[in-house]
Amino acid sequence: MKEVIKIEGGHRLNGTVRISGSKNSTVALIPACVLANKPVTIFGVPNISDVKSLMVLLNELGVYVEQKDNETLYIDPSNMENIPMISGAVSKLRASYYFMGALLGKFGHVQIKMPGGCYLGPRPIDLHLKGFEALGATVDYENGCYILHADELVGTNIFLDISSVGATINIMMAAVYANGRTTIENAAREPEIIDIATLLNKMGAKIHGMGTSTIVIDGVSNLGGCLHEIIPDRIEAATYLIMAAAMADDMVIENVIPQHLESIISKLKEVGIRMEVGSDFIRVTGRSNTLRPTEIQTKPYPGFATDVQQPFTVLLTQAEGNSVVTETIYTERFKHCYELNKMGADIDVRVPSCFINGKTKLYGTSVTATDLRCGAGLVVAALMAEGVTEIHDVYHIDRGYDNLDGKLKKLGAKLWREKV
Ligand SMILES: CC(=O)N[C@H]1[C@@H](OP(=O)(O)OP(=O)(O)OC[C@H]2O[C@@H](n3ccc(=O)[nH]c3=O)[C@H](O)[C@@H]2O)O[C@H](CO)[C@@H](O)[C@@H]1O
Ligand SMILES: C=C(OP(=O)(O)O)C(=O)O
Repeated sequence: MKEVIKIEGGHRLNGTVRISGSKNSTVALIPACVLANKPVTIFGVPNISDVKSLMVLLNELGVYVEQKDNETLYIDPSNMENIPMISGAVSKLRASYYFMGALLGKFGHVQIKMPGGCYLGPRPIDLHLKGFEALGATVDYENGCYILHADELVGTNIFLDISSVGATINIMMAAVYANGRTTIENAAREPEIIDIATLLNKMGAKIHGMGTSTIVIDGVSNLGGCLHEIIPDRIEAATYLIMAAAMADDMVIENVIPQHLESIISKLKEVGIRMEVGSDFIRVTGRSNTLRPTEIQTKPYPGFATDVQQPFTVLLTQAEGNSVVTETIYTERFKHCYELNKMGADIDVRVPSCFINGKTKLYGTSVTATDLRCGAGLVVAALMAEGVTEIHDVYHIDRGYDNLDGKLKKLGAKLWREKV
């Protein structure tokens, strides 16, 4: 049975919220663990459905997984089997594609279905596949499955046409056991990439340059176990910052790395949000009387993250004047705008931009989370709206927000779930 979230808008938010471990790190760290030949323990694992789907996939591969406590996963891949990954769990999330790099790196062979994840327009994986081919793998596609094979992977120079997060991580994972040196040029620089490379290095890999656009991987012959703490989720943190900007008098967002949020903090200040940035927390203390409109262009890190675009658009419906948001990563990532217009917003979508005519009052109605961050944006809108908003397809939101309901209730929001 499906669930809806119902939110009664208008309640002020105050207090402290603790940010969980990064979804986009976790979903790559878990597949990366299978490269080890000994147990790995990861701390700060968020309680989200993407992690549950990955645990199903690990079990199917014969990897021993134990949930030590709410946030700790013990993963022992010592006795795993390289079976075809064709179950339904593969298509529940985007990140199942990280098993391509991990299994190709470890066994020289992988058979896997197409990944799932949010539909944000076409999301090709050509750069991942070109990278695997450059390392010496053959790529075939049969009956809806990719079949990658290599008798030997050999280090080489790979230039990514686009600095893709997924391709950078996947190629890094395939290359850790390759013979010789692999260099990835125009690599993505997202903090999650540093997190994955850090885990791999703790396991015994030799990776340098992560966090820059040139990553160098010197192949090794064995990877052991390790302990690893996941970085805080900068997208979850940004979502709560936007909620605070919308509805808080005094709210503290703790367990954050403020450097990861610079583009967001700077935009929030520009539109008039008052905040104090600490070493591992950000405190929002209200806003100027009038919220200012702005222009945003999404960009790869350290630019303004596409994953924050949708919730930020919602805030801009409350700015006095016209804002323009341009998507340079996923040009079709605007489905939230049509849902927001049902709530009273005035947004004109002309791909690759949306034009937000503010300020408009928002009213509770029935809307649909068409994807994860659309869902997050609708939650922000519902918190501000007059009356009750009913958000459908909340499974998208549950892919990426740990204990959203509990965290919001603690801050003073009024929300509940109902079966439909
Ligand atoms: C699980 C995860 O970490 N997901 C994140 C990851 O997705 P993901 O890793 O899928 O995103 P990429 O960085 O790969 O995509 C960036 C751009 O490159 C294009 N592209 C990508 C690969 C490829 O082979 N060919 C190609 O053309 C994509 O269509 C997109 O336009 O980074 C995105 C961009 O920050 C985020 O929105 C997602 O939340
Ligand atoms: C697009 C996202 O996730 P995924 O790549 O897992 O679909 C996201 O986290 O906003």
